[in-house]
Amino acid sequence: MTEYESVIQKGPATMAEERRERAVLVGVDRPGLAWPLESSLAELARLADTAGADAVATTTQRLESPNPRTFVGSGKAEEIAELARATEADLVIFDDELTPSQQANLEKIMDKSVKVIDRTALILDIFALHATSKEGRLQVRLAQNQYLYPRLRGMWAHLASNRMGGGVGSRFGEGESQLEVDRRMVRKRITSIRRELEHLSSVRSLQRESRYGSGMFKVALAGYTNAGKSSLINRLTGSEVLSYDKLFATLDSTTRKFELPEGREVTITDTVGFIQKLPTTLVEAFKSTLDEITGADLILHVVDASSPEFEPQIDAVHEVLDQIGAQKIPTITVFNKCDLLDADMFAGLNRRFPHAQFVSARTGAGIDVLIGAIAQAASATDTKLDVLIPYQRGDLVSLAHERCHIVTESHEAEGTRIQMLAAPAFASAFSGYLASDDV
Ligand SMILES: Nc1nc2c(ncn2[C@@H]2O[C@H](COP(=O)(O)OP(=O)(O)OP(=O)(O)O)[C@@H](O)[C@H]2O)c(=O)[nH]1
Ligand SMILES: [Mg+2]
Repeated sequence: MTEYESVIQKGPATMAEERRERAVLVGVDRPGLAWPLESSLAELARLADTAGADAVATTTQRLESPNPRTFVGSGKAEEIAELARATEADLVIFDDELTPSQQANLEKIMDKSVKVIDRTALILDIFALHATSKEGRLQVRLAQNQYLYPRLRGMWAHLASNRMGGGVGSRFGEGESQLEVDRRMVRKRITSIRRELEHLSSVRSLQRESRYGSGMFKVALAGYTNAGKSSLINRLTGSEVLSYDKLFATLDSTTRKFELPEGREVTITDTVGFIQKLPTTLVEAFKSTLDEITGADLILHVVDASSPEFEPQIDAVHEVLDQIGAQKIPTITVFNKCDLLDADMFAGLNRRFPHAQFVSARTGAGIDVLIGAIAQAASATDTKLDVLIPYQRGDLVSLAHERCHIVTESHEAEGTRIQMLAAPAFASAFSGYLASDDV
């Protein structure tokens, strides 16, 4: 196995299991940045921490546009190499995505023991660490291989110069042909992972249909990583989805049934969080997980109200929702962690976002009102029905109880008389038993 082969096989995930690494963070301040540089770097430090590296130094540069060779200016690159040496860093992490050649050029400038990675590689690393399901792991491997593919050449040049002290000899030629072989191999691997994922996703959508029946109202949680999506689904449904104070704690989606107070059941799905500068390879690779959001009838956009960056976070989430084609799905903005706000902040938010919900998954505050809002959304397209269901059609009575909102119910000689509100998908099931058209 070649050196980078082993990186693919083991996944960079081994990072956190071994000793913690030391990282120098690099940020570039450019005109018109949507996100304050300092908080973006603070987030990068949290990402590094989650992946198993401590930020030992941070350095920034103001640039009109990135340098095509080394991203930062060449003098700055030398300075970073010096900083990494002085702080005994193992890696340098750039807050923006580097092109393969920028990454390779930077690695040449750094000492040999220092790795250069970017935000995307770091996020891929965390995903690799946290993926548990077969589908999740395949999705991560797909994104890793797509990320790796254009970088193979840089890695070969790097390996060749390492082994031969920079000299170009016959073995470099071998490396070149080896590069072709490996490119083909990675391409083949990408194709086979894709095929496997397509299979899994079709199996999953079939299961979804048969488990819950089509037409059931589907709620999906979406939001910035660490906003409290998993905590909220736990609070709503009494389940125990893993939630903890790390970024991207959840990668696999979890669907739970949830009974509204009126008796109607809906499904609610927790899924992977978003982040600013979310790598497009990840969005593509996680398509089937994200389908849980695009297939929903209602999105609860969970926002960490206590984050100083909640506004750019909201924008970042909207961007991803647009990217995956979910922008038209009815959405309720849910400000979570309201227990951490003081009275003034709370009042200010309420004024600015009059249509939002304000909750605390931790204390339970506001949850009942939120449930009311979900119920209202679920019944928005309901039609009123008055039916008389013969006693031998117990299945229809169950359907009415589980999927519709019962207004009145009585037992008559010929059957069960129910007045109810039913979603269009279910109304047709009762068409043969209408007692009257008007309730
Ligand atoms: N104070 C407070 N903390 C909360 C609240 N809800 C969640 N948290 C904390 O916020 C952190 C993240 O919560 P999660 O539920 O894991 O967040 P998530 O959105 O599922 O995060 P990812 O799965 O990583 O995207 C955890 O430490 C929770 O305990 C809340 O209402 N109040
Ligand atoms: Mg979660």
